[in-house]
Amino acid sequence: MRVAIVGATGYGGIELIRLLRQHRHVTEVSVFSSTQAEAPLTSTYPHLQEVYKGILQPLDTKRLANEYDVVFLSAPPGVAANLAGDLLEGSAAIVDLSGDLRIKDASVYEAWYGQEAADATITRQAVYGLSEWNGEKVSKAKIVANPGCYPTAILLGLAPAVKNNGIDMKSVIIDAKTGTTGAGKNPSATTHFSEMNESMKIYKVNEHKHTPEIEQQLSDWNEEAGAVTFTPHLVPMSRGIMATMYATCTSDSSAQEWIEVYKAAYEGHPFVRVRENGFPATKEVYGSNYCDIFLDYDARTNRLTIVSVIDNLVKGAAGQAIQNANLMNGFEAAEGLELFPIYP
Ligand SMILES: NC(=O)C1=CN([C@@H]2O[C@H](COP(=O)(O)OP(=O)(O)OC[C@H]3O[C@@H](n4cnc5c(N)ncnc54)[C@H](OP(=O)(O)O)[C@@H]3O)[C@@H](O)[C@H]2O)C=CC1
Ligand SMILES: CC(=O)N[C@@H](CCC(=O)OP(=O)(O)O)C(=O)O
Repeated sequence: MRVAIVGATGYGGIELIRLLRQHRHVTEVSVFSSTQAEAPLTSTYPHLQEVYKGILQPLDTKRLANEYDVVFLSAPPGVAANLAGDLLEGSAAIVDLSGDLRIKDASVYEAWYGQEAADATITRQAVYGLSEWNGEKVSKAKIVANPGCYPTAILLGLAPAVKNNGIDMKSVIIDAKTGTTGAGKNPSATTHFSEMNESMKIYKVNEHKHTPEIEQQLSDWNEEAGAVTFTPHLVPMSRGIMATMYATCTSDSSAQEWIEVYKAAYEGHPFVRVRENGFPATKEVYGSNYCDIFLDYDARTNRLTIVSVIDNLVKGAAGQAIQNANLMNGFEAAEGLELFPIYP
């Protein structure tokens, strides 16, 4: 499989390169840059010396569309919206890591992203790549919208309860924490060391762009779904997302019954591990494509507390993108992704 990465100098791109190195069917990984064409990738990432010798190439949609089997777009929102139309004319499968192709309603995208939406003919074709729940469509797709990092953790954590009609959809509250790599490679006033170290920040309350993505998928699964409260926080770690979801149950239940529901839902899906007991920590999935989930039921309040953790750069970005590309190319979902978490 010949692979091209647009945005290879970014965090999503460099994680794609790390993971694709383990992939037995990848014969070539070419890297593309909008600002550093002709430079070796090692000028940005010296840790790749002797490991990866690729030279950054200028963006050329004709070449991307026709010379590769898979093109990963790992660039800021707006780039896929611009490139996807031309790319779709070629033979390559396309996986976009940005939010450009996830939201089906253009006016919703424009309201939350504050920029023009991709052409509807493109978003209509794009399959939402939460492959544990959408694998069949992904395997037939020409273009996949890789889910956002928060939505990946949140939707995998909520799905069995939501699809089971086991919770009151109006009661769902999502509280999530992320590390700073979620904001990409460029430092900012909120993410630089002295701002983040020994601190914790709540941000984009009731206005985070992942809110409509979460709501869109929940509505597909359950007709009672509506608006959700989703509150993100930035915590002083590089990688990792912990999403904690609270929901009122529609009937009396027990933690054990719920765990059985979750285990059944994710049977045969190697990257979602429903814990037997004990809530997971982000470090327990660090550097891996796993999403670990555990929950508890409080009989006093009749509420579920569900916790889901991922590595935002792996299951939340590059790992999930490769999982989708695998399905699109008829490979095992886990090809190239069977990495242990780095622990401690
Ligand atoms: N970081 C994360 O945890 C996650 C990120 N994402 C999404 O993945 C995408 C990449 O994120 P991330 O790697 O963190 O971001 P970074 O900011 O680290 O990297 C983005 C890369 O995009 C390239 N780029 C910028 N402008 C353009 C352009 N006009 N055309 C082509 N390429 C461009 C840049 O490379 P160059 O200048 O060399 O072209 C840059 O290195 C984003 O859409 C992000 O929202 C999704 C899930 C999780
Ligand atoms: C810390 C931080 O800023 N995180 C980012 C993560 C979003 C992201 O990566 O965007 P997509 O997954 O939609 O492409 C944020 O909250 O906006």
